[in-house]
Amino acid sequence: MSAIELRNITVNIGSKQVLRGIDLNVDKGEFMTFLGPSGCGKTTLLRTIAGLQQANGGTIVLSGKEVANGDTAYHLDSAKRGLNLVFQSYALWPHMTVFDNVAFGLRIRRHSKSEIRQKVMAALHKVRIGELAERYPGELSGGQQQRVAIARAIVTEPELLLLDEPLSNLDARLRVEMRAELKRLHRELGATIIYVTHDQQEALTLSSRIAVFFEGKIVQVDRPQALYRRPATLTIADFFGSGGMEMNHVEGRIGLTGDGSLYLSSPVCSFALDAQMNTDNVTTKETAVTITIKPEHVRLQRHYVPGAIACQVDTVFPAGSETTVTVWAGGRLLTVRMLGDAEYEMGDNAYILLSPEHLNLYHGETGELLDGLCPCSVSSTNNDAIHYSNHPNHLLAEGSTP
Ligand SMILES: Nc1ncnc2c1ncn2[C@@H]1O[C@H](COP(=O)(O)OP(=O)(O)OP(=O)(O)O)[C@@H](O)[C@H]1O
Repeated sequence: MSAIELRNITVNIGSKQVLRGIDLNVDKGEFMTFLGPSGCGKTTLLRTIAGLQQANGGTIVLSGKEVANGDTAYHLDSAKRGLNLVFQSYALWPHMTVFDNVAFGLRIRRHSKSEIRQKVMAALHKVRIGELAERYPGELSGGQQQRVAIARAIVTEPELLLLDEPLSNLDARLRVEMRAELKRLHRELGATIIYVTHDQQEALTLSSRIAVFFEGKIVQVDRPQALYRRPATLTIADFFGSGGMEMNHVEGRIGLTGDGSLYLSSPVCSFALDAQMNTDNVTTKETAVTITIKPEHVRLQRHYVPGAIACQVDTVFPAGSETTVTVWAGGRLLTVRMLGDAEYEMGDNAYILLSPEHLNLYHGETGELLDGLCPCSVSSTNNDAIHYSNHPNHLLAEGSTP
């Protein structure tokens, strides 16, 4: 049974449709992250699951029980949904000690005094602040306050924990520390966690799966590595690349040679495509594509080897543990990232190697991943050719291309 089933959820706020038909299943015990740019509806969906926001359409089922139905205007009270929330602002009561802040939910549920003591101290130890029980929130650092907020959320042992950007008020060092803590907590608690963030690093580190949001819709749901390697659209790829410097784009065209074999040409290099395919439904029209490759998957080297592409170094950005280098290749500026120092200077002639398994091709008009093309090996016969073994016939099927 799924922990959460969302079917066609729509939410309007004022005249704006903030969520536009959300479908999602979250398995029991998953760490599911809602990731996307600011304003795309992540928090609204979290609040809708929590029961703090009413859905205008669709249904929410938690552990097999319907808790909201926008079509019949059914809405189960938030307190009866068996979940707890942690917000970005810690929302602690300043006049209560840490112990009392955490004990609050248990007192409302009328647990015995000894049970409350035992559960509160266990929760505080889980987030490693047992020694701070008698302090007031004003006497704690931001990181410690956030730990109190998490202890308060887990003390009632909810099946579902909803976390809305819980680390965004912490400094960089604390954030990394708290990420590790959250990962450990998730393992120990076994609860289902929904986590909202716009920080891709956080999402990739923590999640068992990530739901990517854009403009009120979920556009891809996948495991972190799969999402990172094969974003379903160019927009998602760019979001993961976080900015123009990060993700290399090269425009290209897929077409057919005179003998019916497929090729992909681009200003940087030409890719040969496997022609062992059924060409009956292939149009001879060319298809515009965008090739993406992440900077860490471009190798820069001094010497030519088969498959290498000549380039000239533009700028070197040393950053301690890694160095970013921009190079000109085929009239395009590409970004390369390498570990450690780079012994290059502006104007140096060099070569880049594009690791074929890390190239992704996107349809030039729709921006969708052409996932029938999985590059597999660099040709040894043609210096600039990369062969693809999978059959991309659906790419050029009649009617599917401009
Ligand atoms: N109470 C409200 N009144 C008016 N508009 C709202 C309200 N709450 C949310 N919105 C709008 O709904 C959209 C989605 O907001 P939401 O907070 O869900 O986005 P988000 O993805 O969580 O963004 P962020 O990462 O910035 O928190 C935004 O355009 C926002 O302006």
